[in-house]
Amino acid sequence: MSSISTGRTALRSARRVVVKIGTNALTNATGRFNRQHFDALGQDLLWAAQGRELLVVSSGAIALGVERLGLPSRPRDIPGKQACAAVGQSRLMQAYEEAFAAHGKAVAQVLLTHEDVQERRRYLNVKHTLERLLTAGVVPVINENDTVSVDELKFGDNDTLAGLVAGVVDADALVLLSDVEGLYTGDPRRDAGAELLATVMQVTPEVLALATGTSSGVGTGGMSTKVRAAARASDSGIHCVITSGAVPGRLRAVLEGADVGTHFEPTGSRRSARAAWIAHALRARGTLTVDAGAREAIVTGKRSLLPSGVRGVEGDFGRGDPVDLVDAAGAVFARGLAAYDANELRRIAGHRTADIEAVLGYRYLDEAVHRDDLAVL
Ligand SMILES: Nc1ncnc2c1ncn2[C@@H]1O[C@H](COP(=O)(O)OP(=O)(O)O)[C@@H](O)[C@H]1O
Ligand SMILES: N[C@@H](CCC(=O)OP(=O)(O)O)C(=O)O
Repeated sequence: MSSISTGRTALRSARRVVVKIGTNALTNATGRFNRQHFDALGQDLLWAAQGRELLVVSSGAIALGVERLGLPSRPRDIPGKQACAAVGQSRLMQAYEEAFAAHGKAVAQVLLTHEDVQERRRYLNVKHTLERLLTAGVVPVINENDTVSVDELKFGDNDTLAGLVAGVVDADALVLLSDVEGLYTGDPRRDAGAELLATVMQVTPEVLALATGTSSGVGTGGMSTKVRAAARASDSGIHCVITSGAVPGRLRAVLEGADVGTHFEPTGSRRSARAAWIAHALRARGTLTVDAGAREAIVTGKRSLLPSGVRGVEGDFGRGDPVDLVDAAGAVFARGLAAYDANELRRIAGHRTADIEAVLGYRYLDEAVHRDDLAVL
């Protein structure tokens, strides 16, 4: 963490930009759609779309549905939220359609669930559709497909979805617009003395601890999901800024390299599409604890994980399923696709490759996780 901004100028040359707009940036204190805010935001988005490829990840379907149905507050039950989202999503798209059509730009509705990106073929379909829309000069407006999303299929919040989209399209920048100026040392709604951080060099556990959930009543996830999304983006070499969508001109200022909001410096390098999919789209179904030598070989030597480096196996996963690799201290440092299922790995853990066949009676690969199937985090 530092208060000196070093890399903001790179934002000036960002050509492919994902902008996430939270419910809080679209609604007023009572959760009603704020037309004035939206119009101002629309101007910023139009400016951003000039000479850049713009993707918008927009929340607000539930809030607009609540308003349209005249409900006193946001339902707490899932079918209630889903019904509101179904009503509100078309109103949300109408607002974007009008804002962009006035300037001759087309928008496209893209609704996703987490399940849509778990399988590589479907992930590539999403990627190719988004690429084609961008080539055609269309602005994709993306939201979670709330009406079909139940827990296990869900992203759960649009910060996570926006982080994923930034990785899918290999964006140059991810801008998360909320109702706060950025990441503070504490929740500014609760702590009047909380201070804004201009720059985060690395998302450490201390930085994560500053961000808590939402206290707004309309948002989902709060600052904590934004900081996690920023961490993922910066890990993939993507600049990320969290700032206010309620203040006109902030998005523009970000893309002009001005010192607004909280800038997360990229910590990793740009990933291949396959590594990005493994790192960010997949949810691990198990954990492999590896020894220090294997960790070093994977992180520094870009090598595969051999069975001899596996010290422990947790979970019930099949062959080809995603697994997290953790070090002896339990820190996750890589994710990959297992070449053997959990039971097989338990049996060959600690054994030399040459012994796999003797232990199992057969052998698929020499590796527990092949390096082509590995993404270091
Ligand atoms: N450290 C922090 N810095 C800034 N905001 C924080 C922090 N911790 C929690 N928050 C809360 O996160 C909220 C933004 O998240 P959320 O309500 O989910 O908004 P959105 O609809 O924009 O996603 C802020 O209104 C603020 O109350
Ligand atoms: N998909 C939901 C929003 C979910 C969400 O993450 O909301 P927010 O925290 O306001 O960005 C909707 O359109 O209402």
